[in-house]
Amino acid sequence: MTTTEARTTTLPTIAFLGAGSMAGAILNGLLSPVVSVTGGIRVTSRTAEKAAGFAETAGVTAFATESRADANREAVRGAKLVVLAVKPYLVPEVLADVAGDLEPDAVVVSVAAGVTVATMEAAVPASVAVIRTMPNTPAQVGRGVTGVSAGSRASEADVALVRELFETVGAVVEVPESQLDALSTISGSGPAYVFLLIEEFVKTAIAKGFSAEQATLLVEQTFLGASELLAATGEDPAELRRRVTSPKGTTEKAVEVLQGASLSTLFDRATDAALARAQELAKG
Ligand SMILES: NC(=O)C1=CN([C@@H]2O[C@H](COP(=O)(O)OP(=O)(O)OC[C@H]3O[C@@H](n4cnc5c(N)ncnc54)[C@H](O)[C@@H]3O)[C@@H](O)[C@H]2O)C=CC1
Ligand SMILES: O=C(O)[C@@H]1CCC=N1
Repeated sequence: MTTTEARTTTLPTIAFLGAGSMAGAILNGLLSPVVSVTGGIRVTSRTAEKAAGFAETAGVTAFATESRADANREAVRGAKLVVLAVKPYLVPEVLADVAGDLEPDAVVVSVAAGVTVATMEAAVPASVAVIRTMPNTPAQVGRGVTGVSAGSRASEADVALVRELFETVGAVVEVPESQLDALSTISGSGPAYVFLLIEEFVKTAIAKGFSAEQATLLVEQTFLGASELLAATGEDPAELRRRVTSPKGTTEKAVEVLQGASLSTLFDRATDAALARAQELAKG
């Protein structure tokens, strides 16, 4: 007899410093019934209002820096995993604040764009491991993809633990740190490119005479349907495109126009711009 059992994940105490869009998306995965966080989850945010929202969730303790100056320090005490999810420019300041309160065997997991492992390792005690990651917001619905780069002090067990954390919200790709900024320009920022395409395509549909409601349905269902077709068939996207593009038909004409617009050059330029910004962020 075969039984299908959901894989269960057990994680140690986790502190999220900076409970914004990204931390919220990851937290969503941790609230799944097949995930157990022994010792609980702590989250911190700047405002008391945001913290109060998180505090309503069972198993989550929330602290706001505007209500208590030691919020981040309190959150990291006793935490094995410390997820840094503040804006990149705040990372040095937050690490300097909590460095003395980190557990000696803590693993600092940064999701911040650009900020290097070297910067973070220099800011925490030598016994504390650092792992840099780059998740994306579809983590919120369990469809994220996260790049993970081990710092110089991270053990295989530390990396395995961080992999488990991010696998609760999607797929994980391990890359050397030298590739993480490039990965960010693809999958970290990628959801924004997709949403931009959807926004623009909806405007086109409205210009073709459809109501906003109809245009939204036509475009969103097309993106969702095409993505699910890709996932379900496992076919090459070029082959799936060929099946839409009847020889001497209508799609062929539209695809010719799109290819004539040098889409690949445009994506190269866009991702190069994101990469340059990551390098600026690394300088602080
Ligand atoms: N949004 C995205 O798609 C992705 C974001 N990231 C990274 O995630 C990090 C956070 O980005 P978002 O979630 O988009 O930003 P956000 O602005 O939504 O969240 C940041 C949070 O930090 C809190 N905060 C500010 N100062 C704080 C302090 N001193 N202590 C504790 N909390 C504090 C704010 O209240 C806010 O809730 C950034 O470093 C970004 O590079 C990484 C991958 C994707
Ligand atoms: O825009 C940013 O800087 C972050 C990193 C990747 C997605 N959002």
